[in-house]
Amino acid sequence: MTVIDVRNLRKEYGRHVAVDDVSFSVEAGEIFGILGPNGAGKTTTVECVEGLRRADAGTLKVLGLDPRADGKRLRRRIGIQLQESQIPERLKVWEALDLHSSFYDTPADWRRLLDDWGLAAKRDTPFAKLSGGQKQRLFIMLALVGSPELVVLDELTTGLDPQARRDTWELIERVRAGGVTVLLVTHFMEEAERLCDRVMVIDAGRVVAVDSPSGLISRAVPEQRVRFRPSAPLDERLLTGLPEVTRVSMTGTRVEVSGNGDLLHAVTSVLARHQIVAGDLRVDQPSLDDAFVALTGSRPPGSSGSPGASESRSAHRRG
Ligand SMILES: Nc1ncnc2c1ncn2[C@@H]1O[C@H](COP(=O)(O)OP(=O)(O)OP(=O)(O)O)[C@@H](O)[C@H]1O
Repeated sequence: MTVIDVRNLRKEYGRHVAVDDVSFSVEAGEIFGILGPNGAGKTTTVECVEGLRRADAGTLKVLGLDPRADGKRLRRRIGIQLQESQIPERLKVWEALDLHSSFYDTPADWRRLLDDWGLAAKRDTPFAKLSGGQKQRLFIMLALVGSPELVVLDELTTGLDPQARRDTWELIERVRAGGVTVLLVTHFMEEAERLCDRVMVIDAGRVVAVDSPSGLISRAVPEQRVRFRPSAPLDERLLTGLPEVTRVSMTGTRVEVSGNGDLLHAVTSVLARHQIVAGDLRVDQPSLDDAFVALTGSRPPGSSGSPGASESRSAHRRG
């Protein structure tokens, strides 16, 4: 079932075109990510989906409703993550949940949510006294308190330390496991790669690509590299003859093979056939960061800025 269907969405602020001809659809049960550089139009897009902003052109169907005409009805069926500034500092956790559940016809039992999300001990704590991770937990609970079919999370983990961010990913996976579709705006490539079934990359208001994280990577940065030290002299032609291989370079005892497809398997199979062991074997696989750079020409806003194929994702093996 299609939960979100957006066709040719356009939104202008004065003479500035923030979103230009954006089309995408999200299926029930998906975690769908929107990635893009600062100012790309991500928030504008999700606010049009939520019916909080009025699209200038295009057609939108969310849970079968038109957000422009049926915004109110729609917002009873979707969970929208609040921003920190929208919760009064002195409001206690239980008060925030109780207040928000009163907005819905068939709210979830917020006492159960408190138990389920491990915040029961903080029930009487004012919002301002919660840690960053506890606040994120509360934001998710507030988005879930109306028993929504779709949850929209816009940069939920921005400002969190890496551990709290990882903890929040588990919570988002739990939301989906509960049968809720998730629309996620994020700056973090690792987050998109770990959580999203599909990702839409937008740049300057336009869709650059929509695919699974691995599909984006292989489409945008198809080349991989395999490096090793062969246990015996190696005839370069054994490798250059493989269809997966695009380039081979040999420096001293070190061999570097570039290519695509199932490169590692192709290289190790040919070595095994010639009784050569690949010592110090290293595989550099491109990451979603690399794909983002290739697709948009800019570094992801949440990235650490390391250039080239991601070392952190390299597989290290000794043979
Ligand atoms: N209310 C507004 N009035 C005028 N311009 C706006 C308004 N809201 C957003 N914009 C502009 O529209 C463009 C898209 O903004 P939007 O917030 O949708 O981008 P974004 O991808 O969510 O950015 P970020 O990653 O920085 O949050 C930006 O150039 C922004 O400055």
